[in-house]
Amino acid sequence: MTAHRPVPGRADGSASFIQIDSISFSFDPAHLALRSVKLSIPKGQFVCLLGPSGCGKTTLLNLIAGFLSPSDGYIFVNGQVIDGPGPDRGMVFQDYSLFPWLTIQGNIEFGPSIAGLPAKERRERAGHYLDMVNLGHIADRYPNELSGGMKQRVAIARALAAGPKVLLMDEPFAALDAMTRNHLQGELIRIHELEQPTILFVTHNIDEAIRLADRVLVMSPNPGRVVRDVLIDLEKPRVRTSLEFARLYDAFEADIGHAAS
Ligand SMILES: Nc1ncnc2c1ncn2[C@@H]1O[C@H](COP(=O)(O)OP(=O)(O)OP(=O)(O)O)[C@@H](O)[C@H]1O
Repeated sequence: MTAHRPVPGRADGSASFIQIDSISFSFDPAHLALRSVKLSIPKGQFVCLLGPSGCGKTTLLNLIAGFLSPSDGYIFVNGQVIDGPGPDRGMVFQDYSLFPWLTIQGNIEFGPSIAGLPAKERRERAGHYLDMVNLGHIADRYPNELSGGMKQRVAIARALAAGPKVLLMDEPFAALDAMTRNHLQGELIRIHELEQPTILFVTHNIDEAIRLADRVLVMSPNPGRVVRDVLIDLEKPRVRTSLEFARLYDAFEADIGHAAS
C-alpha cells in the first residue's frame, strides 16, 4: 500500500500527464491481476482500454481513480502521486450510479457543492453541463424518470461538473441499445473536443474503441498487461466503412483473439 512505502515526489521528466510507473496489483497472492504496467499518457488524450474479460481493465481504472493502491509501483497524475480518490479524477460507471433521491440538477450540483462552490455558481455550472448533454429541459426530473441513455448523459455531466482533469469511464455505454450507444459516442467525441479532458475509457467493443480513441491499449490476462499500444491518427468522426477502419478492426480482433487464447 502506498502509505507504507516511501513515495517519490514527482514523476521524472516527460510531458506525460498520467504516468504509470511499473505498477503491479494482486487481489490474492497467487494471481497477479496486473503485472508491471508502464504507461505515459499526455494531457487531453482519449485512451481506450480494450481486451478480453479478466485482463485487468477495471482494475487499472480503479488504481488510477485511487480506489485501489498498487502492490508495486506508482501512478502520477499531473506530477502528483495518487494515494486515494480526488476531484481531479471523475468516474463514470456502466450502471450510471446516480443518486435516486436527488433531481438531475441536484445530481450534477453534487460535486460542486462538495467542493464548496456557492449556490449561484453551482447552478450555472450544472446548467452549462446539462446543456452540453442536451438535457437542460429535464433538470427537475428524478433519475427513475429517465431512459438509460439519458441517465448516462446525466452521469457524464455530473462527472464533468466536478471539474476533473481526468475522466475514467468503465464501459459506460455497454448497457445501452446500439442506436443510443452510437448517439452517445458522438456526444462524447464532441464533449472531448470542447473540454479536452484526458479520458481513459474501458470497452470490450472494438468498433467503439476505433470510433472514439486517439490511442488504444490492448490488454491481455494472466497476468494482466498491455500487449499493444496503437495511436489512431484518423480524423473524427470516423467512417466505419473506410478501409483504415476495417484494417484496424481486423488487427485488434486478432490481438484480442491471441490475448484471450
Ligand atoms: N474484487 C476482486 N477480488 C478478487 N479478484 C478480483 C476482484 N476484482 C477482479 N478480480 C480479478 O482480477 C482480474 C482482473 O479483473 P478486472 O475486473 O480488472 O478485469 P476486466 O478486464 O475489467 O474484466 P471485465 O471486462 O470482465 O470487466 C480478474 O482475474 C478478476 O477475476
